[in-house]
Amino acid sequence: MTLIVEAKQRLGAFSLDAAFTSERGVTALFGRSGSGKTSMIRIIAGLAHPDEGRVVLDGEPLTETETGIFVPKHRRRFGYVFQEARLFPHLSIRANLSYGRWFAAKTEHGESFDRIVDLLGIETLLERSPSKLSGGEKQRVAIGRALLSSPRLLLMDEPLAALDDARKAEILPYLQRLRDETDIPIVYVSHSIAEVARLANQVVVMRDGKVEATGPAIDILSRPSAASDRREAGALLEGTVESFDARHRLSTVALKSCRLHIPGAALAPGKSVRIRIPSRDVMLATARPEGLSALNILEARIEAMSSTEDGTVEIRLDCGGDIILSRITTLSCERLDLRPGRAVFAVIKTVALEA
Ligand SMILES: Nc1ncnc2c1ncn2[C@@H]1O[C@H](COP(=O)(O)OP(=O)(O)OP(=O)(O)O)[C@@H](O)[C@H]1O
Repeated sequence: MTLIVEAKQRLGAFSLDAAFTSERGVTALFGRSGSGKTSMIRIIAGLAHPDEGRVVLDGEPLTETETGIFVPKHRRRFGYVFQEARLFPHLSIRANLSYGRWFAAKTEHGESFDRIVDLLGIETLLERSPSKLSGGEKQRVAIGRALLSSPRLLLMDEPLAALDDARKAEILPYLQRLRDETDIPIVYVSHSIAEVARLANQVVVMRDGKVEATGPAIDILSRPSAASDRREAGALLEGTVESFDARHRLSTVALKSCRLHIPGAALAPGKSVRIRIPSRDVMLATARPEGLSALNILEARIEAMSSTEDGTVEIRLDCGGDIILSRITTLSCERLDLRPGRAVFAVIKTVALEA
């Protein structure tokens, strides 16, 4: 699958001038409110005409201003999931799901009803009416309905934004299964770095209507500039589960050259995982600290430092090939005499497992 999007559009005082190419899996359009994500999705969906540009899926132009090609929305065969589930209130969940299938081209061999119901864990909901479902359950049904229309591409615009944290956490594993167990490419709009870190293969960072950066999620999200809110900045790393200590409920994950101990759920050895380490949760020491409760203390070398206007310093640390970020105050930085090239110990307070 290759999706090419190039779009210029003037919307009142706002001007969109953005382009990206996506190859597979989940491509996240990420950026703060008003950066132009929804405007891009509307152009991809065929809900809006760009002033100039094109949308090409697997070589087929769907929008091409130069030649005047514009395939209408209902003929693009895309699935849509929005913030609100928009289910038909008078139909059962089963009927809501079948409605999606009814729209699929009859000749198309789509995913089977049972497989999608199983994938999204909605079998017990089938005979209920939408009013009896939680927000998270409704959203799972909306995703199921979109999948049953045999889409060539799934467009998801902030599908979790209306849910509380518990409901978000409930849905994220299903979205991961969707990414890993179906071949349907997904364009996913979000302003949440945690969501993007968990789901995206590729990230397109938007700012003021333009693409600020694009590339693999691991590279893009580990840049201090990726987070619009500095409190969210951190490193995203990929590793493999080495072992699980059942007595202490601790998994050991091997990165390029270091190991991290992560508390929580049992993880199968050999499994690939993503890990996020927020930079505000990484402290630095010039000598190996002792008598500390932190489980993860890594030897590191300072690679780069940049001061921020709020009196803190973002420090990029090389831990034997694994890059971790730390944010400390300018005062601590001066007291410890930190500078690029210096060897330090990184004390990691929290490690969030993203997959
Ligand atoms: N039809 C329109 N006319 C004028 N301005 C518009 C129109 N549509 C969008 N805009 C403006 O374009 C900008 C980008 O909007 P857009 O919805 O694409 O951003 P977004 O990144 O999706 O934001 P959010 O995360 O808040 O949904 C905003 O400043 C918005 O006010």
